[in-house]
Amino acid sequence: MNQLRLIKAEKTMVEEKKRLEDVELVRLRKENEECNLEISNLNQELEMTRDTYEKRCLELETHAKEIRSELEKKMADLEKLLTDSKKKVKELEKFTESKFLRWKKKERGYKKFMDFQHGSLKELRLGSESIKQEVLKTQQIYSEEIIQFGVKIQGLVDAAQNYHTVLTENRKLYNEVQDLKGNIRVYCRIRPFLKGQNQKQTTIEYIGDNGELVVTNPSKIVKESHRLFKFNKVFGPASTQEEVFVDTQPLIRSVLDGFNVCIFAYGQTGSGKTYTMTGPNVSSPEDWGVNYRALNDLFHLSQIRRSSFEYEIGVQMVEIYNEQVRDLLSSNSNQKRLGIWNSAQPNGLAVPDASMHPVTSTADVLELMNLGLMNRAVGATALNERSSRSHSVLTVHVRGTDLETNGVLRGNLHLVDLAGSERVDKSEATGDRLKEAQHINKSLSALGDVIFALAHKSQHVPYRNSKLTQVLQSSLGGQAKTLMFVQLNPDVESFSETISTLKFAERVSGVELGAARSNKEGRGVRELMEQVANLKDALTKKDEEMSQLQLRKSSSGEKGSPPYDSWSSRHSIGEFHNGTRPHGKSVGLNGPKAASDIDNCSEFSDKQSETSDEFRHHPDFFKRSKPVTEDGDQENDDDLEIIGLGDADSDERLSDISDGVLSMGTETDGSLSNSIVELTLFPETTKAPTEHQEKSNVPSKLPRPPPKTTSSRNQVQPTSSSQRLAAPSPQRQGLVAPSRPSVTKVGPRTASSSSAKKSSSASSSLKSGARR
Ligand SMILES: Nc1ncnc2c1ncn2[C@@H]1O[C@H](COP(=O)(O)OP(=O)(O)OP(=O)(O)O)[C@@H](O)[C@H]1O
Repeated sequence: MNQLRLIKAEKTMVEEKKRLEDVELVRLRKENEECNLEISNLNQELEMTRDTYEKRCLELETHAKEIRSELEKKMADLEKLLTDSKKKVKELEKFTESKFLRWKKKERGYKKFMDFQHGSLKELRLGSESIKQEVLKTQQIYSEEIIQFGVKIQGLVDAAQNYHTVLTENRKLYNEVQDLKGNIRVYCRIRPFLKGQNQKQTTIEYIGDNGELVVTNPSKIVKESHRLFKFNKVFGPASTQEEVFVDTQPLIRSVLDGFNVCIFAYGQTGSGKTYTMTGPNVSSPEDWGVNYRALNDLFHLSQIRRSSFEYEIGVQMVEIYNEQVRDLLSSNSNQKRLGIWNSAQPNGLAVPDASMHPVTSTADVLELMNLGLMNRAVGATALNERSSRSHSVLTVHVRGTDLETNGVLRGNLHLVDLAGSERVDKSEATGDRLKEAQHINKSLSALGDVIFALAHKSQHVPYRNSKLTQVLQSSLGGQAKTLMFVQLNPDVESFSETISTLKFAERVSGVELGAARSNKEGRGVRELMEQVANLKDALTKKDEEMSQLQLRKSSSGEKGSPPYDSWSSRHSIGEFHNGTRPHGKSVGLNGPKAASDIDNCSEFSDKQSETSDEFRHHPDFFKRSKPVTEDGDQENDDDLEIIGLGDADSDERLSDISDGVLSMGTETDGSLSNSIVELTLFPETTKAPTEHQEKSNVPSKLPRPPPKTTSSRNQVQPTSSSQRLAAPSPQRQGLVAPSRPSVTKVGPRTASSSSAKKSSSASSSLKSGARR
C-alpha cells in the first residue's frame, strides 16, 4: 500500500512533473517561435541592410567614378591652365621688358623736362622777385594814395559834419525866425498800430527828417494819390515820449522867461492826443507825456536858477464840456459853472474861480494830476468816454522874481488835450450826442477862427466865440508861443480824417502871429515900450495927415480910399489906444484913439467876413464858422442858447474879451516897481469855506494885493478870489478897462465903462505898443 501510495505519489509527482514539462515545452515552443520570428525578422533586416549596403556601394562606386573622371578633367584643365599661364608669364615678361624700356625712355624724357622746368622756375623766381618789388612799390604808392584819400575823405567828413552843423544852425535860425515871426509850430505825431492791428494797412508812406510827411491811401492807388505835407517836425510811430518832449522843451522853458505858451493836441479820437499830453501810464516816468515832463522840467530849471530867480509855480486844471468849464482840481463835487475872465488880466488868470494849486515838486504835480484825471473819469462813468468829447486844459502859472532887480516875470503854459476832432462831422448824432458834437464843433471852429484871425492880423479876434478860446486867450495872442501837436491814426480807414487833419495843420503851420514877447516887467521893457509908443504916435500923426489929405482929395472930387484904409493896412488893433505922446502928452478918446476905435469897429464886419471866408477852406473848421457880428453879441446870444446859459452867464464874463486889450504891462512912468501892480499868483478867497481852506495853502511869501483904490474894475467885479487880486495903480487901471466903447458890456459893468472913460487917458497910454 505504501508502495502503492508511494507509487501513486510518484505517479502524481511524475504527472506533475510532466505537466510542468508540458508547460515548459509550450513555453519553449513559444519562445522558439518567437526566436524564429526574430530570426526571420533579423534575416529580413539583414537582407534589407545588405541591399542597402550594396546599393550604397554601387552609388559610392558610381560617385567615385564620377569624381575620378571629374578630377581627371580638372587635371587636364589645370595642365592646360598651367601651359596658358606659362605662356602668359612669357608674354608678361616680354611686355614688362618693353614697358621698362619705355619707362626708361620716359624717365629720360622727364628728366630732361624737369631740367628744363628747373631752369624756367629759376627764371620765374627771378621774375616774381622783380614783380614783388613792383608790387611793393605799387603798394607803397597805393598806401600813399589811400592816405591821401583818407585825408580827403576826412575833409569830406568834416565838411559833412559842418554841413550838419550848418543844417542844425539853419534849423535853429529857422526856428528863431519862426519865433520872431511868431509862427505856430506844428509837430505831427503818428500813432503806432495798436495790438491786434498788425495786419492793417498804413497811410503813412514817408517820414522825412526835415518835417516832411507823405501820406497815401493804399486801398485806392490812383494817380497823384500821394500827398506831401511839411511841418516843423514829424514824429514817427516809434518816437518815444522823451524824443517828443526834447523838441518841445525849449518852448516850455520859455515860460520861465515870462512867455505865454500854448501847446495843444489836435486830432481825431484815438489818435494819441492824451498819450502825447498825459501819457498812458502815470506811474512810469518813461511814459510821462508832455504835461508831467513840462512841470518836472520847470521845477528842475527853477532849481538851477534859484540863485538869481525865485519862482512860484501854480497849477489849474479845467475841463470844458458842453461849453461849461469845470474845475478838475476841486474837491467840491457841487461846483458851479466857472466864469472866465478877460485874460488880459495882468495875473493871467482866465478862470480865476478854478482852484489854483501851488506846486513845488513833481510829487505835488502827480498828486494833482491824479486828482484831475480822477475827476475827469468821474464824468466819464456818467457820460461814457467823456475824455473824447471834452477839452482838458492844464494851466501852469509861473511867476518869477529877479532877486537882483526885483523885476517880475509871469508866464502861463496852457497844455490842452482837445476833444476828438472827427466828432464834428458826425452830425447824425441826436440828443446829448448832438449837443456834444455841436459844442465840440463850435469850440474847435472857434479855435480855428481865432488862429486865423490872428494870422490875418484881423482887428477883431473872436475869442468870445467859445469857452476854449476864452480860456486860452492869453496864450493864443501875438504875445504867445503856440505849438500844435497834430495826432494821426495811420490806419487806412482813417485816411479821410487824416487828410482833413493834415490840411488844417498845414494851414495852421503857415500862421504867423508876430514875435512872442515876454511878460517881463522891467525898466528896459518899459523904456522900449515908451520908444515904441513914441514911434507909433509919430506914425499915427502921419496917418492922420494922410487921411486928412485923402479926405481933402476925396472932397475935392477925386476918387480915393476911405481914410481908415491906410490905417488898417498898417496898424493892428491897440496901436491907436496909445495915449502917450512923445512929450508925455495924454490923448483922450476924442483924439486919434477914438478915431481908431471907430475905425476898428467899422472894420469888424469886413475883416471878420474875410476871416470867415478864409476859414471855410478847411472842411472841418471853416464851413462851420458863423459870421460874427460887430461886437460878437449876436453870436454870443446864439451860443448862450446852445449851452443853455442866460444873462447870468453873460454877466459872469466880467470883462469884455476884446482883442485890443490883450496887452501886457506897459507902464509909462519911471517908477516901475511902484507902478506895476503886484498881483498874487495864488490869491486868497473869501468865498466858500472849503475853497478858503483849499487856498489857505498859499505861501505866505506871496505878495498880497495892495489896498483897494478907486479902480472902477474892482468896484464892479464880483467877489471871486481873483477879483481882489490887486488894486491897480492909476497907470495900470487902463489894462483892465474896456478899450472900445462898442465892446464894453453894460449892466453890472456900467460903472466899469464909465470909469474906463475916466481913466481913458491912463488906459490909452498903458495900451500903447501893446501889440507891437
Ligand atoms: N505813440 C503811441 N505809442 C503807443 N500807443 C499809443 C500812442 N499814441 C496813442 N497810443 C494808444 O492809442 C490809444 C488811443 O490813444 P489816446 O487815448 O491818447 O487817443 P486820443 O486822441 O486822446 O483819444 P480821445 O480823443 O478819445 O481822447 C491808447 O490806447 C494809447 O495808449
